[in-house]
Amino acid sequence: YPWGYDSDNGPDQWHKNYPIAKGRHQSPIEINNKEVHYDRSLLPWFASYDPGAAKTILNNGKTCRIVFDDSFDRSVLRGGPLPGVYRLRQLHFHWGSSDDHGSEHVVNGVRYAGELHLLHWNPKYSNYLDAVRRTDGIAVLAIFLQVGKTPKPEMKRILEEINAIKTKGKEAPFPNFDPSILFPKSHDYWTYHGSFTTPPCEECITWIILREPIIVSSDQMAKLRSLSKNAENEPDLPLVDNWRPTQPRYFRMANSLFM
Ligand SMILES: NS(=O)(=O)c1ccc(Cc2ccc([N+](=O)[O-])cc2)cc1
Ligand SMILES: [Zn+2]
Repeated sequence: YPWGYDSDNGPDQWHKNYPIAKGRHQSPIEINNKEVHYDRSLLPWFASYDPGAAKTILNNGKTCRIVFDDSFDRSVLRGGPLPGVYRLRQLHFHWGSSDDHGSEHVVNGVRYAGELHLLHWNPKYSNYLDAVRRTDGIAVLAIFLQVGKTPKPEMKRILEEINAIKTKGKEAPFPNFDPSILFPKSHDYWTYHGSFTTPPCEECITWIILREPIIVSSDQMAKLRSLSKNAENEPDLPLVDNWRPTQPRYFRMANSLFM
């Protein structure tokens, strides 16, 4: 029975099929300013994305995902805590059923309305599936979505495409898109070693979490919530609350210095 976010297949049950879900480096976690330690060896991070790498946008019943051509070092993330370049493979979102929750990471008790994840893999491994089995295999850049009055116009294009991928399995072309236009002004970040926040929950992720959220409008969040997790010919089930609660933290956070 496939995993999901409902009471019978949700985060508390995942460990039954994915025992690592009870591991010691699980994500997301709570980030508390008083518990981070400044790591002066951390460097600024840089994204060099080729807009031509963007391919399609799809609803997989769990999130809205945009996939990119990762057959060579075409769109890469580097610097920060990373030992080399990592290839952009996909981006996706997590969101709530209302504006007061939906993010996965929580900052000083604050839950944001949503969280954007840009997933990159380490090309020193032969492919993505090999990378997910390595502790330095994957890097996810996480950006909080905060509801406000002056939304980021760059989000518009993604949300306009939502109508074309309303139900599970629907996909649409999504060409010429450079996701770095979604980035906030500040590149300040926290970083720690963790896991996928969904099954298979592999502990292969270097998380880079931006301190500054991007602003979206309440209508834009409502647009995300208009996605359905069912297929076209099934009863309508809203795709909302696709976030994992924070997990036990057995280790310290590292923070970056101001850029
Ligand atoms: N939310 S998140 O931690 O950024 C995340 C990113 C990607 C995926 C999808 C995924 C797809 C496949 C595998 N895998 O084969 O091990 C692992 C993860 C799941 C979850
Ligand atoms: Zn995610």
